[in-house]
Amino acid sequence: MITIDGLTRRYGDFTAVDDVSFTARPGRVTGFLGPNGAGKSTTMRVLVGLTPAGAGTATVRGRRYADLPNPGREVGVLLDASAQHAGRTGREILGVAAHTMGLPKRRVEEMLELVSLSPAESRRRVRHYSLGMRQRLGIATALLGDPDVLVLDEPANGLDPAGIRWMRDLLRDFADRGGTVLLSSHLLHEIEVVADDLVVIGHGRIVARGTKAELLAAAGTLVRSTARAELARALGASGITHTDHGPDALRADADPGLVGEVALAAGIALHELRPADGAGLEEMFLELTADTQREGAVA
Ligand SMILES: Nc1ncnc2c1ncn2[C@@H]1O[C@H](COP(=O)(O)OP(=O)(O)OP(=O)(O)O)[C@@H](O)[C@H]1O
Repeated sequence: MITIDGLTRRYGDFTAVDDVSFTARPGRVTGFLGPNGAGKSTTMRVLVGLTPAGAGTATVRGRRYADLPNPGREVGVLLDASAQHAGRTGREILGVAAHTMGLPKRRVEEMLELVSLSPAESRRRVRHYSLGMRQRLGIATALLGDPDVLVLDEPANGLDPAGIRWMRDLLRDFADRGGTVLLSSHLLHEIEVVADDLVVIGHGRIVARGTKAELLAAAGTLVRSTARAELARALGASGITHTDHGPDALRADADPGLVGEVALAAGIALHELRPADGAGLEEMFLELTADTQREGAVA
């Protein structure tokens, strides 16, 4: 269990993380979503003791990371895959980490196999690794100590589609075996597929949090019709709020059955009618962060 409670972190006058509270629970993948500069990395850095909190706390099973006797055995961390020592080979990096954690050498081989780094690749210096290979090495390092909590900042960065699928399966399996996963990303579709719980942050503040099912249920109904203007009027007359979704569709704040009935009563043909969750977390994410993202923001 990860608990972030009233966490605030300022840099001078600028508040990067502002009174943030959430939990990441065992057996669940918690997706930490937000636009660039929202405060995800800062929150994670405080959690793993790389930067101090200004106020509030960030703990793993009730203890601060700095107070864990052998943190690598309890919390696997991947924050910046490019921060690994470029002059060492992947195998050396894992070997040093295994030694520090008091783990047997065979654990290194097991991890290399798990993340599909070949023997030849593992003997290459990290400066010659692709970004995807660095991510795989970072995951191997995070899993080395067999922790039951994972803290991963944008782990899908640089992975190809097969690598993204591999990562998703690995995290799912880790959580299904009772592990806690906190995963940050701005790759919304990736998070939508893998996360059970979501925490959305914008400008350092939490703007939404809950289970994925709860947050998607709030997304309403996607309805497509060539008579969009008439449909909008009919929905409005029935007291159903709605927003435009592309040239011939609307997202209505009501369930599909009710939207269908309103359309039928108004004699409007529908070309599509379905829960808006297929329209994706993206719409929700953009709505929730509309006043906190850079594009179109008024300075
Ligand atoms: N050491 C620092 N000094 C000053 N400002 C900082 C420092 N670290 C982070 N910030 C600022 O805090 C804000 C939050 O940054 P953070 O890296 O946590 O965002 P993020 O959500 O992880 O973004 P991204 O998705 O782009 O990685 C940004 O405006 C950033 O410039």
